[in-house]
Amino acid sequence: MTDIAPAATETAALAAIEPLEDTLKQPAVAGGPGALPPAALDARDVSAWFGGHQVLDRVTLAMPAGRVTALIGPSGCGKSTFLRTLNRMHELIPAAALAGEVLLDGEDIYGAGRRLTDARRQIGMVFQKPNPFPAMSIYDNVVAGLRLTGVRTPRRTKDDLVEESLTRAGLWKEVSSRLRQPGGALSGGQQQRLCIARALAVRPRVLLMDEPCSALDPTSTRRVEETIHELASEVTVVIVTHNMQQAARVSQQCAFFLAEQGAPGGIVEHGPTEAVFGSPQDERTADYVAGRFG
Ligand SMILES: Nc1ncnc2c1ncn2[C@@H]1O[C@H](COP(=O)(O)OP(=O)(O)OP(=O)(O)O)[C@@H](O)[C@H]1O
Repeated sequence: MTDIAPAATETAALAAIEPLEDTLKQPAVAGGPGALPPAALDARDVSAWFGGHQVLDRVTLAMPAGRVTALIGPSGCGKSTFLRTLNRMHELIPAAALAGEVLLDGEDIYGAGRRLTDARRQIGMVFQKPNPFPAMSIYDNVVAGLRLTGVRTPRRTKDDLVEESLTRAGLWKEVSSRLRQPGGALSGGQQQRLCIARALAVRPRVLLMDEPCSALDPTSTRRVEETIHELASEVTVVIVTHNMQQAARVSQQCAFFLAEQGAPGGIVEHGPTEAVFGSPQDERTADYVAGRFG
């Protein structure tokens, strides 16, 4: 992932967890009381620029509801940029521009009258480096959105939300007896699952993950991968990873990105993960998944 200004990342993280009040009023379905079912994301002809530098050229990709889609490809081919276009984070970067559409269950998140916060609420994001609020308690990290908006919420609702979110993130059993301890006191892998819980607390319909395990040891990586498995039927997941084995383990569908000779990035091949890894149609995909470049 190419770093963007920390302030922008933080603003986005906070924006993603802000509008909780409406979310809590939504009707109950799978994924906890108040959650809506996972949504399909459809990117259509998405192009992206940083100033005069075009980094994506007309990328089209359907990311089915309730499935895990992995984005793979060599460094600099635009995977993270593409991910950021999916919840309107790209536009936080100065001089960034975009063309194309991103449909969330058929509605363009960039459409006239669509609010940035709507997209962020429904499409959460987990970053490469775990970024809990380190001095804040585990409990308060999960309900950070409520605190930020100043919404007065009954204690019981908050307690339920914390338990539900930590359970879905696979962390509840490990932290249920120490919810008042600071988030920063957890291990790296636990911190990443805390960030997943924080993202889940606003009950998103899609969860974007940008190399969520790259800062973690193998055991923590396994645990986060299990969490992704457990979440998959409740929330649509789109994950950027450099780890081919991880892409094969966690995803049902896969897209291979490439930017050739200074050209903007695009998708060379996509489809069921088994097919992309087992019988790639394009030679460049075959070379990449076999580790011959990148
Ligand atoms: N904030 C930014 N400002 C200017 N250019 C950027 C910015 N972020 C990314 N880029 C450029 O956009 C291109 C795509 O970068 P991006 O981070 O999306 O690729 P990536 O495939 O995710 O790479 P990696 O696998 O290394 O994370 C690169 O040329 C990069 O230098």
